[in-house]
Amino acid sequence: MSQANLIEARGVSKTYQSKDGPVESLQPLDFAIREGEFVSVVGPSGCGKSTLLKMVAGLLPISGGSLTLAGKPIQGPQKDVGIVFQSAVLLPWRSVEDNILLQAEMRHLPKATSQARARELMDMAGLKGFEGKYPWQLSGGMQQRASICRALLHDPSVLLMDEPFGALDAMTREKMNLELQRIWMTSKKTVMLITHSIPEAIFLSDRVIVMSERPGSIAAVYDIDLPRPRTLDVMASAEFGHYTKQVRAHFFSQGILDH
Ligand SMILES: Nc1ncnc2c1ncn2[C@@H]1O[C@H](COP(=O)(O)OP(=O)(O)OP(=O)(O)O)[C@@H](O)[C@H]1O
Repeated sequence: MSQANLIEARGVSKTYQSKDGPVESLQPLDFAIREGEFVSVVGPSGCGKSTLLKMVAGLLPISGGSLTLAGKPIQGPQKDVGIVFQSAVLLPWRSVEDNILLQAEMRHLPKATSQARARELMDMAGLKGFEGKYPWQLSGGMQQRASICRALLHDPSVLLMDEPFGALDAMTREKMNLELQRIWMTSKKTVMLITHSIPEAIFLSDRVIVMSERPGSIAAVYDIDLPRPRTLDVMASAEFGHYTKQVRAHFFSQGILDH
């Protein structure tokens, strides 16, 4: 892991203007994500996690402070970013490969090199042999893997993921956590993952940012010092249990979880 900060937020705040007046979504936040780091954000529903991710992607303007990517202010949609949402959002009439290539079409990238890159990514994500299948012929986990390939097609430095496995069953989700760790370790991207799952955040991350209720602020940041590659067995370890307890304690104290 290199030491340079790739994403830097200094006093970043967000207030939405709604017809009922301003809605304060995020209080001024400070954080930085280093190049190659895997950082998760957990917090109660409505605390502003998706808002934060959209601001990093440049899909939403910030209301105050400064937010930079590789030292440049984030203004408008960012080229060097790939996004994965909760739903895979694949077009049913296009094959898996053509869905992944959509990214290249939107960005007017050369076809031959994009196709070669799509094949490489599909190999990496375990989709070899499914290039010509349609999304409805794939399991939910495979569809999400295809959407991860699409997000990585243009080789962005940053992968932003908003609750990407939230719609999957528990076993598929654990499998996808292993897959994502493998993809991250191979691709060496900087990842910001929004999740509702505390174990998922701890399992995958170098650091976990814990947010408090709306208007969101950063309640704590934990360094997860578990060796990699991590196997699912690590979740049964005392260290993992300790991290889980520490993160959960924030939600007990906010009255979001009951003891
Ligand atoms: N376009 C909007 N206009 C007004 N308020 C909004 C808008 N979008 C989001 N909000 C408010 O901002 C707050 C943060 O929303 P956001 O979706 O970022 O939260 P979240 O932490 O991602 O929630 P969840 O975990 O439930 O997905 C919420 O209270 C929401 O009602």
